[in-house]
Amino acid sequence: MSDLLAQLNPQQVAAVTLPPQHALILAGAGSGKTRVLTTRIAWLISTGQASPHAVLAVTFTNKAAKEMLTRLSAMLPLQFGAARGLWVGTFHGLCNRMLRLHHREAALPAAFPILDMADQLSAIKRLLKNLGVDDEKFPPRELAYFINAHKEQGIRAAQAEGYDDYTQRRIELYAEYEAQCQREGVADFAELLLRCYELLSRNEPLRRHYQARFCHILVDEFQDTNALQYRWLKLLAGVDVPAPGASLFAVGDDDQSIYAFRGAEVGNMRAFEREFRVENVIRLEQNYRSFGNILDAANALIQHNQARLGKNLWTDAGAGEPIRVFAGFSDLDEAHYVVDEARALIREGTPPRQIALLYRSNAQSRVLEHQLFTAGVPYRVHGGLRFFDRQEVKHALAYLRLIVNPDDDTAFVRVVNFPARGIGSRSFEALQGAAHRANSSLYNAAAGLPGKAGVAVGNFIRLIEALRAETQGVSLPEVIEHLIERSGLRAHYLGEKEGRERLENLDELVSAATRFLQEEDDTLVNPAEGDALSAFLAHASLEAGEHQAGEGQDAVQLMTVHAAKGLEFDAVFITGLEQGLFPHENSELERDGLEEERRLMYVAITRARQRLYLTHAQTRLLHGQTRYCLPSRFIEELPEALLQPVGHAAAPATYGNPYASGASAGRQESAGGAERAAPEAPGGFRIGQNVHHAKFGAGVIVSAEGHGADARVQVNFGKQGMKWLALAYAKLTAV
Ligand SMILES: Nc1ncnc2c1ncn2[C@@H]1O[C@H](COP(=O)(O)OP(=O)(O)OP(=O)(O)O)[C@@H](O)[C@H]1O
Ligand SMILES: [Mg+2]
Repeated sequence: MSDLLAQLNPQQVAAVTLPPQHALILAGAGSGKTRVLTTRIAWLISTGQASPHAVLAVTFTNKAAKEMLTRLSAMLPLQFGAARGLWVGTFHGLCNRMLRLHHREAALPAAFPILDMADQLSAIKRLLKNLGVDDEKFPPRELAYFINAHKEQGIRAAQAEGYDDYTQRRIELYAEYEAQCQREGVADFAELLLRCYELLSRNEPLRRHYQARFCHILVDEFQDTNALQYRWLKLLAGVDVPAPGASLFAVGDDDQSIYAFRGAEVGNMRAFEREFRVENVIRLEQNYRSFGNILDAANALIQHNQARLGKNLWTDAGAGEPIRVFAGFSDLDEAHYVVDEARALIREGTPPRQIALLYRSNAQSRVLEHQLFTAGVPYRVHGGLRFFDRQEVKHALAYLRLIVNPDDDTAFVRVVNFPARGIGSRSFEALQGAAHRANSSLYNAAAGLPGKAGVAVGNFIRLIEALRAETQGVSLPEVIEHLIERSGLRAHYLGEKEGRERLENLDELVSAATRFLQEEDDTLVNPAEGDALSAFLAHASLEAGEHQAGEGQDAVQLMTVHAAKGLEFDAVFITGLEQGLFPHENSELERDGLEEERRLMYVAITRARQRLYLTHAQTRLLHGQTRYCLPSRFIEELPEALLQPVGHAAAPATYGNPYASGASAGRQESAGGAERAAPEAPGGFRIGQNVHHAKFGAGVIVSAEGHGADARVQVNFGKQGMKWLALAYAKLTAV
């Protein structure tokens, strides 16, 4: 046990060994919050103060939960069964687990499927169609947002209020959607939390059971909990209904609150202190992650925010290297530089997985990916299209879902005619009509369907029945393998031109199931909690794209800044640091928005251990348009002494005034209109400059990359089209 504490500083030890009371650890990035939380669990268990059974720990991602379990297994002596019995997971994961255990009390079928975002959208589209509602007037995406936002506030349709006709109508649709989900026995993400919350608040014996069981509730990244999550914690910790023993240990950093756009409330930290009468607020100020320059930059940046609880970080690691700033002519040029540097780092011995390329929006990854691919550098994109979101994988999962729950209309619609089995839209409409009239699921309505439609749909039903019968008592990976054959998916993709990769993904699904069973076995879930099949389906819906096929390979990591929260890397590149991109243009109008972007930048900077690169480009092709960009104001907010410009000197690295005044840039302008930014192209040319070429005639420079002998410019020659020209060869003259 003393081993556990030996490596911690006095404040950390104090936090780990606090008596069981509500406590808040308020501390900056890299100060060891997550480490303290994990160590506290190990300490509670190994000193006999708590059994693993009595611990509930909430992490922000599934990946973090797994890491925590792995660490705990290493910290705890074997007699504690390698952390068995512990409940560690995300809010969604834990609620899902509770709902499955008590599905009857929660009015859900035993194997209720979880609708992910895409499923939810298609369920809403189906609803609107059935009700004959114009989806131009009520766009499904907006409706989904409306519904989820209400659920996240804990508001059911019956309690929702609307003061105008349009909102009233949306509330009615919300109610219809609730009814449809209930009929089909499915739950969307937000429903998991709300349903679990309602279950606990309604069912007193159950609530008392869990309140008595979980004496220790520990929450990481507390600053990002939303209103309903906070209420859920309050229920479990028995704050409204006093329950002896339950103590909540929350760790967080107000400066890293980055989910306000999804309803997270930093205010929960203050509410927590007040409502739980927290007497122990511990601050950790020593940072163990980053070198001084990186930390100074983070501290300087965040000081521009007004709304802070206030704290500072220091390190005794020394200043380290300066922060490198690179200005690219174009996004391509930026990507070139980033990939070249990453390769150099790898050559010098940095493991690829210790290099992270971060960006503000997913769309920015494409050009980086392209460069990495061309250079033959292994890379992994996190949070892109999740493995479980790929078309072929979703098809296979839909068959699985129908085996488990035939009333799952979303799954039914997805595969009733995939692979094609002659069920045309007319047959399908007849079926939908019948289901609507009988108020039943599509599957049930299929039996009574007459004519040709009846035959075709009947065959499909028989296929599902057969699959169900044939997979009784068969292991999960074998079930999947069998259905891939039997459903015709394999044959279908074999015949498709680009089907090979899809088949590989289907095979990977079988492996994923095998791995899933192993992991379940290794960690925590006890088999009584439901059959493997529905547990796997839940896993597929909840898994937030944190792992991908080929996970074992050492690769450079690409992700959004949001996805990087809580992680650390030896070298970090923050790319696309341009006004309008980061800070994002939507945020510029309000102070709160800008402050949230700044916290996001703070998160990004503090991911780096040894080396930090800030990169931006003067032009960027995004969503099909060339943008002329100014460097992000966040670069200017950093002390110049910490920065070192790198790369081509030709780029005017003026981290000066234009953006300090809050000017919004990154606008889409015509080439000729980009007067203020006037980014420079190599060879004395400017972007936006009129030029003449002997063969193509008059043109305008729209983009540039490379330098010296490699410098190239892209010129719009009007009718002659766009051309990339090497300046060393093309005889361009300025006009
Ligand atoms: N006392 C210590 N001695 C040595 N290393 C430490 C100590 N405390 C924490 N660390 C290391 O510092 C790094 C950051 O710790 P950790 O991830 O727990 O910080 P955090 O506060 O959770 O950061 P974030 O806010 O980014 O989530 C980790 O590599 C951790 O192992
Ligand atoms: Mg952490």
